[in-house]
Amino acid sequence: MMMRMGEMGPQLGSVIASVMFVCTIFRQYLPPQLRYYVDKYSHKLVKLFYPYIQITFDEYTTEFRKRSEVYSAIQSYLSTKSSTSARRLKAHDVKDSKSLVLGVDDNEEVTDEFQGIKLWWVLIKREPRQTSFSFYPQSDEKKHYKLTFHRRHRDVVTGAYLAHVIKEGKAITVGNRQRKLYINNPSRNWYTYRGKIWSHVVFEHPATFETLGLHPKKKEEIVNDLIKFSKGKEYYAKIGKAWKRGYLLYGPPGTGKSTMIAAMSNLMDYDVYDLELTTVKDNTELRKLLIDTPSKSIIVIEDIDCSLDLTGQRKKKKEKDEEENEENDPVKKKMEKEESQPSKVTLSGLLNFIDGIWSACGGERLIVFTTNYVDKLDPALIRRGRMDKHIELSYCCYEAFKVLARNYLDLESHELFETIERLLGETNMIPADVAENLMPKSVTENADSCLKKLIEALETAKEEARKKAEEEEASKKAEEEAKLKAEKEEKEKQQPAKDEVKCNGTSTKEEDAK
Ligand SMILES: Nc1ncnc2c1ncn2[C@@H]1O[C@H](COP(=O)(O)OP(=O)(O)OP(=O)(O)O)[C@@H](O)[C@H]1O
Ligand SMILES: [Mg+2]
Repeated sequence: MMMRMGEMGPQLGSVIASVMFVCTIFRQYLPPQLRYYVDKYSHKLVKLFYPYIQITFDEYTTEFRKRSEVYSAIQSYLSTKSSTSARRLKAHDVKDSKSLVLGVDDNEEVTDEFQGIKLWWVLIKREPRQTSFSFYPQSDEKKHYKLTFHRRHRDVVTGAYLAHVIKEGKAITVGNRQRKLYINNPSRNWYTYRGKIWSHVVFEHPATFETLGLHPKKKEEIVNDLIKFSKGKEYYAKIGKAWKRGYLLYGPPGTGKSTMIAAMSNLMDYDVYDLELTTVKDNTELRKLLIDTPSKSIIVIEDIDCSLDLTGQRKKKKEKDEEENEENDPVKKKMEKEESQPSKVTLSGLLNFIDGIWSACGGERLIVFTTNYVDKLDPALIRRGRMDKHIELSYCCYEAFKVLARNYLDLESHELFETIERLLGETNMIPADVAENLMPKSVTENADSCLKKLIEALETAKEEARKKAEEEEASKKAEEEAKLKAEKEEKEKQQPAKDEVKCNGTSTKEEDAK
């Protein structure tokens, strides 16, 4: 009997609620003295027959009418329960979610079990009483989840169970979440973007560590390092260090630095915050931007050598290109001019943030710097502890080529591999160029022709490198010869002068002798 009553818990509640409703109607016809006794005993009766507790969770918090995080977590948590137990489901697209979320339909009940305790969830929607015009339609509609359970489980439910629901729900939300690429807005546009200092787009870069053309040993080392970092919460807390890690990726253009950042984001499931330092006005703005980055994010500063020095060659080139394009547009020209105002971000400002207390807020952040010229960087920027790992991405080696051949042509081995191995040892080619040659350009192109194309390109590169070396050698020789010739001419010029001095000297001596 108890079992049956337990199972029909919330339904019993509706029956009792109806009885109470009838009592309330009758109550108003009773004299006041009697009303007191009716109230007292009806509550006792309800307590006796209805030993359940109900908790409600509103969709919007009363402060600032912000969507409640607890409500969202419950919604995600119940989406996994409801698809198996509820008969009426509702499909809806949750903000930032990559797939549709199945939820409980209004007033549909979902049962859950935790440590042998039975619980009932129901989503209750209250329609607005009167139709009113509003810019914010969701504010009129009130929704809440109602949780019902037996009162003897109060401690477990309010403690362990709710913590479990929120944790699970948040994990489901994170798993469903679409990753984003954030780009900082120049501060003069913050007003236009309604105070948003970062703009984002959905990040769907397909790069992974499997597809990255890199020596497998190096790849394994980096992947292990990243995984160790992601599991290092307790370790970092134990050693008293902020949970962050700095990577410096350096190497010539087209060697896969940006591709590796995308692979890192895909591996770790972190959002990418691409910080364009040249548009950051000063250190205060930099601080604002960094404080606004949450945990589980990768903060990227590309071409750090050019970012802190606005005379950097890339920036120069970009400006020149843009100037050519917008020559006749005065408005754009003005904006360009404003934009090209030198950033006042200083190296010390940047270092302060990397090392400073900010880095401990939220934790779990990767900071990645890239550069083509590692030697140009200030040693203060790349010292250990600041940039924990230095990764060199260089010309394509044979092992990296094998990864690319597997990706692009599904080839594990081929008779031409030997030739390619030899040529890669003899000449430098960036992975971007190797990849470009391996990519079939038409339906008629097969693996054989792609490999031959690569061999041809490698031979051309080798030939060009040889010619260049020869030319350099020749110009060096010519320079040396010219130098020698100039020295000789100088000597010859000085010779008659000396002779003259000598003659004069002799004549003087002669004169003296006389
Ligand atoms: N190691 C690599 N493995 C696979 N593809 C690569 C690799 N390196 C470069 N590529 C290919 O070349 C293109 C350019 O690479 P990427 O932008 O990562 O180079 P980068 O090192 O960031 O260059 P830059 O210094 O100019 O920013 C990418 O689209 C990618 O497909
Ligand atoms: Mg790049």
